Amino acid sequence: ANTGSTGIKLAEPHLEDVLSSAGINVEYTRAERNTLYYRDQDGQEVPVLDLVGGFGSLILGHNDPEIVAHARELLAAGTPIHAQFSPHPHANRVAAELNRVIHRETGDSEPYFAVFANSGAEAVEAAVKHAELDRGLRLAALAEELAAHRESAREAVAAGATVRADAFETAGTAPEDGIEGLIEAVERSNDRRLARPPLFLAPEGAFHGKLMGSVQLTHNEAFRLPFSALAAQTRFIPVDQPDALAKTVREERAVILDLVAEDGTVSLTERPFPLFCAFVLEPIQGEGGIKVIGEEFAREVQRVCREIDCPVVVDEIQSGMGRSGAFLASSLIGLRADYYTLAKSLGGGVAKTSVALIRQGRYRKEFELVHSSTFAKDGFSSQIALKTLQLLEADDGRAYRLARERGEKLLSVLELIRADFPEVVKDVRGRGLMLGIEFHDQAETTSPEIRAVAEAGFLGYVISGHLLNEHRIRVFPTGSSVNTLRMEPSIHLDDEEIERIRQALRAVCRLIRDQDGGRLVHA
Ligand SMILES: Cc1ncc(COP(=O)(O)O)c(C/N=C/c2cc(O)cc(-c3ccccn3)n2)c1O
Repeated sequence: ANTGSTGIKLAEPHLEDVLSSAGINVEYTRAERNTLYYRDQDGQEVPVLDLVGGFGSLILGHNDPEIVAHARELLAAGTPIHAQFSPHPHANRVAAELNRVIHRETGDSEPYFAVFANSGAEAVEAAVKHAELDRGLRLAALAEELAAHRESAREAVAAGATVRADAFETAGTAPEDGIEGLIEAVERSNDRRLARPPLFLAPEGAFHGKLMGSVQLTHNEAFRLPFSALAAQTRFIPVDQPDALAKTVREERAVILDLVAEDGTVSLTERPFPLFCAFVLEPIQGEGGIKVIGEEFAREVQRVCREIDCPVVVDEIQSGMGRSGAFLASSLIGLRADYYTLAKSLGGGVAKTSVALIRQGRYRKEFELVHSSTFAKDGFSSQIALKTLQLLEADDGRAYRLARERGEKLLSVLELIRADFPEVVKDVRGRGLMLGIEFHDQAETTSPEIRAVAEAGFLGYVISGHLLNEHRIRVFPTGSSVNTLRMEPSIHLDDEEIERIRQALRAVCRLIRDQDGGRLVHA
């Protein structure tokens, strides 16, 4: 147990209490494929069907035998795990394999450079840090160009050019201040404009991690608002309103003043400057409640971001690595990325690694000299990632076909359950093995027990607790859509497991339909 000498629990004890209250605080002792095991009071192993799947980290299941065998070989061979500042052949091979797969799926051929990290949020941090470095360098180049224009205007006036009257007005100065006063006013105004902190763009429902920068890209207010003072802010775009993005961009439009001398006249024009650092989105939202981003929204994001020269970061940390039925879920909706982020299953369920992939046309080599992490691209995780990619790519992508076929089978079972219990199940959603079943809110139910947990936003966790304790199936609601149970099993999901899920969910739906709060809440 996690208690110190004082017997007090010291590792996030409150969370444990919350999990206990929902009856889901079970200590597991062994794991393989889609099964977690715990020991009952007689010490007997009890198998649990795990649909949480490490929140998407286990596309190959728990402790895949080939991954575990490879890990043993690496450790037995004394492979260098921490050999920083030396050529990292394995990380290069992972990057090369990721490029090969991405090029095959997207049809593009532009290289993506890899910046490795250790967790999903860290890969997002690396991606947005790089995007900000890139934005800063573009701003510096623009400022240099405008300074040259102001110098040309000064020379033009010295050579007799005239300044348009409205130039003084726009710059907030008077003609009697002359060209020098005008230049000074323009420089002051531009300094103010360039000092504006960057903005991010993301869809409503976004989840991109919980670190200082990434948490501001996460829509959930409980996770984000307490820390808003720490990082650049995001404008969250409704996904179901096609013109919402263009409207937000118009509202936040940022311009800079350009003093231009042309044909004996000096005039002041406005130039757009890159205020938006990046648009970050998941092709299938996980935390937001398993929401598949549509092709129309994806096209609008690409169109607007191209217009304002804002890079698109496609976060495939949960939806990637084959889970959607393709390596990249974004490739199924024609969403092209300037940056990709990958994590979770990249570590094969055994190692921790993540990566930000940056399109060559956006890549700034300076970033390599100012960003690093002790454990990033370590020799162990890189070789496990390579093995994971090889297993996913084997037999011409059999893993992706399995994800699609097994996912479609499970989704069809969920849809039949929704059809049989329309007053209990509100929606089923997802793609491949990233699925969600959303329950109607039961705040109006006649059962006092069910009404109480529903009003507390706890219905999802109570259903999870019931499924675990009555049916030995482990599943959790998504953080921001608390009535949506997320299912993310491995590609090894078999028909027997799907039948178990069907039986268990039907049993739960009957209890809810029959308002049997006693059995649902207290079992
Ligand atoms: C798209 C996307 N981008 C960045 C991240 C951040 O990755 P890390 O967690 O590795 O930092 C995630 C990681 N997802 C974490 C997650 C996803 C999820 O669906 C549930 C929970 C979670 C975790 C603990 C308790 C309850 N829920 N956590 C993600 O899904």
